[in-house]
Amino acid sequence: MTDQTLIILGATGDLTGRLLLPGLGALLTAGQVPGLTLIGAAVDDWDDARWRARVHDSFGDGPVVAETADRTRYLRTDVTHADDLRRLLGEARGSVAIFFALPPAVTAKACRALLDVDLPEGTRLVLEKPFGTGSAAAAELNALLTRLVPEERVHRVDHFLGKSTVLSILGLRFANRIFEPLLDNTHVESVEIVLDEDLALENRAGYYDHAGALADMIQSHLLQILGLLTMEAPFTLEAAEFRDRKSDVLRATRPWSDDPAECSLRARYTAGELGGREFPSYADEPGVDPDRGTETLAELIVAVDTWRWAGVPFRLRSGKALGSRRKEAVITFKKPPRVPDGLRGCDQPDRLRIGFGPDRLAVDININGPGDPFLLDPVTLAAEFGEGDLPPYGEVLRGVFEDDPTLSVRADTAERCWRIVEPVAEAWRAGKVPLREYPAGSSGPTLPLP
Ligand SMILES: O=P(O)(O)OC[C@H]1O[C@@H](O)[C@H](O)[C@@H](O)[C@@H]1O
Repeated sequence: MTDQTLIILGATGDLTGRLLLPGLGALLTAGQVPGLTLIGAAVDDWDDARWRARVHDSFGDGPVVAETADRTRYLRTDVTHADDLRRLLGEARGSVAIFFALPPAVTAKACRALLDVDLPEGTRLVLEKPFGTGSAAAAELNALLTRLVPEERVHRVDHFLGKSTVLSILGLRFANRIFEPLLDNTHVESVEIVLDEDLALENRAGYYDHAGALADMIQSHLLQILGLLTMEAPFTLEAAEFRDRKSDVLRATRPWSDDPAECSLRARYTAGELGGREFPSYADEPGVDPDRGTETLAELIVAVDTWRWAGVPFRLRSGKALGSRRKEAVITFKKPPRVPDGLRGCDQPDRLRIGFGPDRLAVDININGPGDPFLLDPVTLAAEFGEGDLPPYGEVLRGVFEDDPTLSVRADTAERCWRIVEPVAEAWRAGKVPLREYPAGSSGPTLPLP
């Protein structure tokens, strides 16, 4: 690999500290990017020493990471000014990647400023979700990006597409004979993709209060997982093929009903207790504008209008400050067509449950358990896929440094995912779906499946 430079715009922010630097540290420790030059940039009045301390803290111990952390520089930067960006690039060596760890509006301004800068050949641009604020803004940003670098060098990060999760789902489906033939509307009753968190706002009001659960989780992560679960088998895992197959099914995805009140739910948490801690109401969290009506829990039922999936409801759900953590896709199968008279007690449908981070698999079935041989018992067969060798941000960054866009969300797909949720977001803004409430620590409301 040639010399690499990673420039992080938004180096003092939460994302950089919480996810990006630890992911990078793991990648460096694995010896993947020897001699990396790391440059932190943000508008805050930090100096090299303060930035290096942050990098050291996130990287932990080890000679390889220490070498990068000792050399890294911090440059106070207005990312919307071409002169400042030019100065940053002057510090770079070899092949450059620019990571925009910034809110969407600032990212767009920074990209506009880059139009006046000569980017070194091979520069990669790495953008965080949410990508734009809607399909029109995403299309505008995409048009701007193609004026800067070719599409293959734009990495739209979705850390749920870390390699281990992607490969677990594709391996389960396409490297086995057992499940894939059953994954269609003949056998599947419904699918749920759920990301319930027991964390509340975590001091992220500045970002979250403008995003809400629909944009923060459903438009991005959950639709990507839906793409992996419903796509047809790719011929190879090369970026173009893999992304084409994912895009095919997302083009066929739409809200279940024309009436968003029937297929979507929005709610926000009120005060409550969670894990022995008292949580304030979302509306009273510092930095929140209660009148904005931001949802902390969103549910959307979608249809995937392909021959294979037509008629199967997919529930996408994510919420914060819920009583228990749940991060999984659950495929519920139709009941067997006929159970012989005399076999009793198999009311529970079969389920395939795929857990994310750590990736695991469970199959709920009915079998003859101990005791009465005519009485069926629900049993769970479970296995761990094991950890990926890198955390998701490490995997995503590896794709960037290796110039491999497989895990990146392609321009058309990012726009498409906005178009899927937009009718719902519009109905919410127009007050057509009430904002419900749930106490922090409860299980939150849910929609009945059609
Ligand atoms: O489950 P993980 O990997 O922590 O990801 C969940 C997080 O994903 C982020 O992308 C969202 O912005 C957060 O709100 C959310 O908490």
